[in-house]
Amino acid sequence: MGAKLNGHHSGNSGQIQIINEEKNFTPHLSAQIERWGLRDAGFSYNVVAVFGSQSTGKSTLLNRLFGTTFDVMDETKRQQTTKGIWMCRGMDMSVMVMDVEGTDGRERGEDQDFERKSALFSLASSEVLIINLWEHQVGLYQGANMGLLKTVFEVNLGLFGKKAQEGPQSRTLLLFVIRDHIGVTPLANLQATLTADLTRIWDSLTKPSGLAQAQLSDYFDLSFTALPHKILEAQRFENEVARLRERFVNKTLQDYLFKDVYHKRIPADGVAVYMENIWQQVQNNKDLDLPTQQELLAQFRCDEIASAALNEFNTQAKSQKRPIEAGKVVQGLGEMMKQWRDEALARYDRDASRYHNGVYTRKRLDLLATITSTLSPLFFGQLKNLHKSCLATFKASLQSSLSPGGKDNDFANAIGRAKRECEENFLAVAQEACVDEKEWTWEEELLLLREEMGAVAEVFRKDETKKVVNLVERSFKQQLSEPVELQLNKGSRDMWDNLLGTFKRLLDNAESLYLAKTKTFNCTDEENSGSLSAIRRRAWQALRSKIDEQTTDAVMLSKLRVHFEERFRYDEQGIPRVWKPDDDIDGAYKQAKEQTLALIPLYAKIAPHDPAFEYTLPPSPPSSPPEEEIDFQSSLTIFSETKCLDLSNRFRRDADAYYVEAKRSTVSSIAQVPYWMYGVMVVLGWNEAMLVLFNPLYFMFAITATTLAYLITKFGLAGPLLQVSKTAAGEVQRQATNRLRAHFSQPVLETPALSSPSRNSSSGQSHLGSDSSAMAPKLGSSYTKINLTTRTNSSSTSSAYRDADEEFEMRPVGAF
Ligand SMILES: Nc1nc2c(ncn2[C@@H]2O[C@H](COP(=O)(O)OP(=O)(O)OP(=O)(O)O)[C@@H](O)[C@H]2O)c(=O)[nH]1
Repeated sequence: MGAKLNGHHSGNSGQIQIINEEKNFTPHLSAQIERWGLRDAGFSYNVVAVFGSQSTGKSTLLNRLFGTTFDVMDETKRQQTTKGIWMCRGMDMSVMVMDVEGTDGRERGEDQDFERKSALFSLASSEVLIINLWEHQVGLYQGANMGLLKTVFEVNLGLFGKKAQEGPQSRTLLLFVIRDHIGVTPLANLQATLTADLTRIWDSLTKPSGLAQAQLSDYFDLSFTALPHKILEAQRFENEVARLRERFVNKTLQDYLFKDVYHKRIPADGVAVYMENIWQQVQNNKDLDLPTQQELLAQFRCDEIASAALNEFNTQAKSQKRPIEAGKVVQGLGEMMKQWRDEALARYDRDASRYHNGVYTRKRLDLLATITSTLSPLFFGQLKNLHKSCLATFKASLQSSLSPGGKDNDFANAIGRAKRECEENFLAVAQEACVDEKEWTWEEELLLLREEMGAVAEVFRKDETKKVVNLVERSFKQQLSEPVELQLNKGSRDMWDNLLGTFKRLLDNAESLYLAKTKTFNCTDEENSGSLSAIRRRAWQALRSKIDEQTTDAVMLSKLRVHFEERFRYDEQGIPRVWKPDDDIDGAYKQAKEQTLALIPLYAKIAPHDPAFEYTLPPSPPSSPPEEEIDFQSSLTIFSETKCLDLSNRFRRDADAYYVEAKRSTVSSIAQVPYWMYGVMVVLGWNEAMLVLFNPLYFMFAITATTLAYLITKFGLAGPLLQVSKTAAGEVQRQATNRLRAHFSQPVLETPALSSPSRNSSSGQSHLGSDSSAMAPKLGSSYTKINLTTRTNSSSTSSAYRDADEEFEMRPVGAF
């Protein structure tokens, strides 16, 4: 006997006590089957059990037939060997062999309970039931286990009754092995006796309703064989055993014993659970409903198999869960999901398909549903991430296409291409990931994506439209600037006609430019009319602000002054006037002033003389924001009446200053040398002039001085010479001052000189000085007046100063 495991014994050569003396089922059968290498055998295995009285050589027979290692009774002790039920794998055979405790064993006395239960258990799980009996037991009710057989038949009706009606699947082979057959009574006679006994027992059974006509042969096949005496006819015994063994092994034999029809259709990996369940039912004296048991087993095993398949599947699916939750688009997700799903199903199919078909199919559907529900978040997560990534790509693509130097500046083309690329990408990835086409759908996500792309395109279109409007506005402003300045500087009567004419022309150009640039934008009429209205409004505002810029107080006064000056200070030929005492300054002043003042009402309002040039800003469409509305009528007024009055007053003051200046210039032109003075000069200077003319020395001197003066003037040396002489004089004066200081600061040791150093008087010297005379009245433009004063000292004691003022008026550059 081998090791004991949880009250169960494990044999030396792989035998296991599946039910012990305490009638408990072993928990190690499953592991043992795995060790035997039969777990994955599917249906390719057989189960055989032996029944018979105690010590009738059952173990000996099994060991010889199947190469098992069941313990055999020691001849000297004659003691029961097999307790409970043992199981062993046949050597080199996929057979599970059960050695059942002998019936009518003296150890158990009259306890028939175990016999009944073990018979039930063996019948429920074995294909072939070997009934082992001595030849001399044939014909004896107890000795041939006929009592036990009656029990077997009874329980069989309960177990397989219904099934037998459906078909031959649950048949069991009863193999009678008659031991120590001497040969006096031929096997055929023994067989007939046994068959008659069995039929009698069967007939005596109280059958359940509906099975009254059931025959023994409906449930059992009977087979008989006899073995010679093991000791007396040892060789023949061995030969017959070998022949019997052959019937268990060789499938080609006519009388092959493990026919498929006897198989209980329990997959090998479920045998342990099945047997345990059967035993529990038997133990608890519950009705043993084998079909239910098989279904329960199928449920249990299918669940186990599905759970194992699901575990592996979950591990695989988990690997992609995190990246998808992190917002990534997993490339080849569909392929991976398919592979995980198919592997899990294949694994389930491989192990579970042998079980009850209904259960297997139902559980497969459950498994598939679980797999799908696990994959579903991955798929929908992938779709969401794909949606986001496609939208981002769409935006980026549009941005790069529409940027300066981008692939496509044509808006419609850019949008069309970006949309197409985006949808193609979405479809490719979504279809790849859609493993379950019945349950999953990506169409809704695509619709959402399309909607969002539309919204993005709309934003881009609006931006682009705004850009075009701004571009048109800029171009309009540039073109408008110069004509406005020109017309407003002119101040002519048809100033507004010309200005509005130009404005309308430029506005028409701007509108055409806008329409041309937005041709491919697919803007609605409403949008276009909104944009055009904005362009008109902005154009008007641009005109108005340009006019404002050109009519500020300072600019306006300047314009008025220029206008006035042109009429007052210049004559009809444009030559500056030099006022003479007899000129009609007052008349000219009045006329120029009135003409200039008449300009103010002209500038005060945008009002063309020709009504054809009138312009009215069309009303904005209702969609335009109300805050952008402008009051067109009031925008036509440039100056209010108060403003006009103010400008008039300010201009009048300036004009008055001009008038005063004109008057003053008349006075200064009067202040000149009287003509009689020239006569006096000629009379008084006659002698000196003659002296110079008739003295060769003086004459030469005069010619030399004149030539020098000419050269100095010609080459512009007057300035430098004056500067040199000034510096030299300054140096001489400084030296002299220093000497004098040095002289007077020392103690006087010598007699002071009688004569003081002669001093150069300023007589005979001439110096030039410049002075700035009073400036002309500041009138916005400055005038410089330079007075060149020459002072001459004559040799006479009386000095006369003659001032001659020459005025040079310079007109500043760009004053007008
Ligand atoms: N006469 C005879 N004796 C046999 C034969 N086969 C076995 N024996 C002997 O019968 C005795 C019992 O053999 P086992 O094989 O232990 O019998 P068993 O039915 O398994 O006994 P339990 O397990 O105790 O019920 C042994 O001493 C065997 O040598 C046979 O064919 N003829």
